Amino acid sequence: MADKNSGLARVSDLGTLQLQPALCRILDANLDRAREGLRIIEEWCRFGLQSSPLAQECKSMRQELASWHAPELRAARNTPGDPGTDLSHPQEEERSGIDSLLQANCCRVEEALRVLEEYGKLYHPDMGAVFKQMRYRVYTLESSLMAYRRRQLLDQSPLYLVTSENDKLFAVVEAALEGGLTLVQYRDKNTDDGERLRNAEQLREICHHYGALFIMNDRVDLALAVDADGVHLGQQDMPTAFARQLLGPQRLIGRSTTNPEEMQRAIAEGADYIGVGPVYETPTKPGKAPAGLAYVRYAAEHSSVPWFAIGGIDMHNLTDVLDCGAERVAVVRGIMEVEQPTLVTQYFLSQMNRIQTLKAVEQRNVQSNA
Ligand SMILES: Cc1ncc(COP(=O)(O)OP(=O)(O)O)c(N)n1
Ligand SMILES: Cc1ncsc1CCOP(=O)(O)O
Ligand SMILES: [Mg+2]
Repeated sequence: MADKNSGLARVSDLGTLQLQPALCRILDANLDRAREGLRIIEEWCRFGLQSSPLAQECKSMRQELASWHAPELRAARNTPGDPGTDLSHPQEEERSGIDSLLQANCCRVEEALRVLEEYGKLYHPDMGAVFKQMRYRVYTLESSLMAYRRRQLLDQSPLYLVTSENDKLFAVVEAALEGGLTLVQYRDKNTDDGERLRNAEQLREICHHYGALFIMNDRVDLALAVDADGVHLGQQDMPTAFARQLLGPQRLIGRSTTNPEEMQRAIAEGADYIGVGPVYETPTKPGKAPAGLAYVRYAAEHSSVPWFAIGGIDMHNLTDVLDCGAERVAVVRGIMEVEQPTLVTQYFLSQMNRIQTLKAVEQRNVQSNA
């Protein structure tokens, strides 16, 4: 700390002695603020994402902040005289979910680091550069967090609702989210872009409010414009490499596949998940030949990324599809056109959960008999 302490002398050199305690208080408060924010993020990395690299990155920044928190800075603290202690923003009282909590704390850390960067220059010659560099580390952490969170949520989503044009679009989607849905794709082939953008924004809001992922069908530009969690592309849509270039590493890219060759290509190109189907003939994709249950069995054996059986799946044939090894399904009419979307969503989820539990028990029995 010798070199860091020597910086304190520079404050006196400025000749603004009455400013010195204020400067120390600013640095003290923002070192605390940045460490607290990082601690909140670290807890999620550790217990929520179970990612030791991300938790370690938070810890390493906290430790670096602590090494700058010299006793003379702490000694300048004057909590009773600080008019800012009882100022809180309404959004602090109300967070809509983990995503908004993480985002708010990343912002809080970034702001604190910006303050440390600017005021720190008056305190120690190295402080500006150190905290500028740390701010960039937090930006990278924020991107990784979002990427991690999206992939984790995708992995944990057994049911995918693909929307259709519907007078009660928002109400149906919200009802399904009430039932526990965590993945929604906005699919709309006929509406003009202006209305599509407005619909997509509203759907994203609703999905994020419920902690669900929001994916845009077909259009990378609209996905970016509305800050969607990703895009779903068909065989005729933009190649994955271009989509990835535009969307960056943190957003999801899904690709439709109808046969093994398309599956292998989609995976090799870096799709985060794939659609597998149509399993059955469906009026939602008129004229499209079904790939059948044989392709579902192939996917169960060969897909190395999360995959969703899609096409003609409803409450009546769900177990046939699950019996062929599907662990995830995507539906349009199966939820968009039912009377009670919440109940149907719960039914889908409970069936899938039941089959997964049975499979896990069977596997455990096989292992214990081996
Ligand atoms: C999950 C999922 N799987 C497949 C599709 C079909 O996509 P695509 O082949 O591009 O056809 P359209 O949906 O654009 O008509 C999908 N949308 N979602
Ligand atoms: C979009 C899509 N891609 C393959 S099948 C399909 C439509 C599925 O719709 P439904 O669930 O109503 O049969
Ligand atoms: Mg498409």
